[in-house]
Amino acid sequence: MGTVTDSPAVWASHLRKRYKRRTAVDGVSFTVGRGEVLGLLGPNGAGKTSVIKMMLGLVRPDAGEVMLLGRPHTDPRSRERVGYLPELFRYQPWLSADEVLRLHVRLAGVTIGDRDRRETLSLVGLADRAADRVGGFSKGMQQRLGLAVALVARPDLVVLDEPTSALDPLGRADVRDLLLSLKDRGVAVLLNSHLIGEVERVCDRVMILDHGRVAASGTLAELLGRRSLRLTLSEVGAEAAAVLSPFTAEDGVYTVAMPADVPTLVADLVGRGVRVHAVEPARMSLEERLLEVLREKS
Ligand SMILES: Nc1ncnc2c1ncn2[C@@H]1O[C@H](COP(=O)(O)OP(=O)(O)OP(=O)(O)O)[C@@H](O)[C@H]1O
Repeated sequence: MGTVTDSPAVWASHLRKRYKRRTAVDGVSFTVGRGEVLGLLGPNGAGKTSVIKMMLGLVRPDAGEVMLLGRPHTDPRSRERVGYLPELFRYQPWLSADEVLRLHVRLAGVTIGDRDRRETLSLVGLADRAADRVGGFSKGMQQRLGLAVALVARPDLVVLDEPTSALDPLGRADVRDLLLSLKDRGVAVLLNSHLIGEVERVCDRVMILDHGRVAASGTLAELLGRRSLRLTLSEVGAEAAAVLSPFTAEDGVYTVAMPADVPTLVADLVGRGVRVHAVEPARMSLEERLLEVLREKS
């Protein structure tokens, strides 16, 4: 039997939830390892937020089990080391940013000093707004404060439901860096985001939900397949085509499995009279894969 610290950050098994006659989540199982970033993708209404809420004990599952950081999620201690940024939230508009953090630190029952609170606000780009009332914050600033609330108690697991929906491009890039630094510190992250590029850049693994079920899941390499090489060529004779085999070609762009040695392949082609206009690595994007998975299922 493993100890609490070597168990995964999240272990969820066969979660199920119905709202009246509508099945929102239908047998979803997954794990998030320590220090791993799991991305949750799927169309509107797929059940992503429902999974998160059940996981955190905010909605009671009809069936299924969850362990958070080695403890059943029904045990209040399981949530002590969990930071959560909800999808829709509003803080007390009369409080300052620092007071909101203070309140959440008190609710979490942990001791976090003034310096740590200041550092957390500066981490999310709100250092100079600590004393300002939240009621006067823009949507993006509220979202940054939400992130600070999720991070202030130094959690081992962070659950972020659409953390960047209101952020400008610079803010999104900041959050990406923040997620990567959490990962470096061994913090596990569950990220629900419609921003596929963001998920592709920071996540170790991705779970795609559709109609309440897991439509696909795996590492990016597993989901996106092997990398390939795209060559824009002309004057490709039969001999050169044999060197490229097997390939797919469209309008002079040849796609082959990534060779062990790209310069040798290019030299070989040139030696056979081929004109090489461009050579670039290629892989299906996560967006293409997501659409493919959702179309297969519908
Ligand atoms: N409190 C509720 N009462 C009734 N139905 C609900 C409730 N919460 C969620 N649902 C339904 O459950 C399904 C899944 O909703 P959920 O919010 O989990 O989806 P989502 O994948 O997070 O969607 P989005 O990307 O739009 O945020 C939807 O059909 C939704 O209408």
